[in-house]
Amino acid sequence: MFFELLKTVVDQYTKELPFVVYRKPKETSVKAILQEDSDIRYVKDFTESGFVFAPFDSQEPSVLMQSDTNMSEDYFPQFKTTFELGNSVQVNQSRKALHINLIEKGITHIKQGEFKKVVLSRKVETECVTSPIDLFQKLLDTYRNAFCYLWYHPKIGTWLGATPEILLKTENQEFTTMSLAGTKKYVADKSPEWGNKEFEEQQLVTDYISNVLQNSVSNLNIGERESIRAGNLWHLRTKLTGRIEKGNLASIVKALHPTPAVCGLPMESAKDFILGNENYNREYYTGFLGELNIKSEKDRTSNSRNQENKAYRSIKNTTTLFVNLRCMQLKGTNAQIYVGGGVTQDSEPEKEWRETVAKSKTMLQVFAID
Ligand SMILES: C=C(O[C@H]1C=CC=C(C(=O)O)[C@@H]1O)C(=O)O
Repeated sequence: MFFELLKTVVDQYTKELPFVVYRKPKETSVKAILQEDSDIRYVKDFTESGFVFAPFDSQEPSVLMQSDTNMSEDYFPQFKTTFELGNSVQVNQSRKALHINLIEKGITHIKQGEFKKVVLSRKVETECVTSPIDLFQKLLDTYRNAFCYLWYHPKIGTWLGATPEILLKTENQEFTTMSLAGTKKYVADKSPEWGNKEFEEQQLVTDYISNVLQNSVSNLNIGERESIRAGNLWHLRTKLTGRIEKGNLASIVKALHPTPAVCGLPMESAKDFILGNENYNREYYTGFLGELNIKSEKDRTSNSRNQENKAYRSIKNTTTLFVNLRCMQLKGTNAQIYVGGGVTQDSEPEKEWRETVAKSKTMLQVFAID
């Protein structure tokens, strides 16, 4: 039962042992991976199987949790009354000024030709007395279309999130990725009205992804651009699909992380600007996380003329990685929520600030529900 799964996770947390509990978008199955010791294991070459937790800075290693104990239970989300948070959250004026300054500096560097786009972010700190497990359950109830998770390692920390962005999904050789960028607030019964700034910042991501993949994948297909809802926000999204060569996963992940949806363009100069100017360490925010090389059996029926109809089994290998957005880190009773947004030459600093406020509500919302 789901309750048993949560109880096992609580016991693991009390014993200060590593675990991750998560649910994929639109699924009911909640999975938990529990590690028996508190060692930190790292991904070496992406041929391993387990759950990856990778930082923004790809020079730093990706943590791998492997399944000493695997659990999976169905959970049917409950409808919760959510409250419109409005502008009830107090604005810290000095933090606002710091972020606006950072955005202005980013725009200046763009105008000087150093880069075309940079994603700039900040931390929102707030008190939180709700237990991580309760917060996780609220994420499951509130964000059914998101990848919801609670991840813990005693030597690293406690992270929670509900992300709308797939970094890479593979089933054997078939893959899907997406370009997700551009943000508008969700208003009931209204379609989002996109401007050139959003179209441009999202197109940069689509072009970048198709460029970096072009020579290493086959059958690359770029889908139609669409508007998708993520909680109280709208985004622009384009799906890209194709085929990758066997054994090529590590190089595809390396090519995709970080995309200009979380870093910028050109990647290196935008990343240098972020590391040198954001004034805090993103750690795992805008990194990626999820299942790596999970093997399962797949039943197939052969309809070949010369054979009888017979079922046979084949092994399916899947990887499902998400970008770590709309997330927070818990440190005792302190919650640190991470939010950012894409800055281009057309950005208006005040609007960019408001966008980060709107994004912070994805996490703040779960503190506000019963
Ligand atoms: C960097 C974040 O969002 C990215 C994903 C979607 C839309 C974005 C934007 O409109 O700027 C960002 O690229 C974040 O949520 O912290």
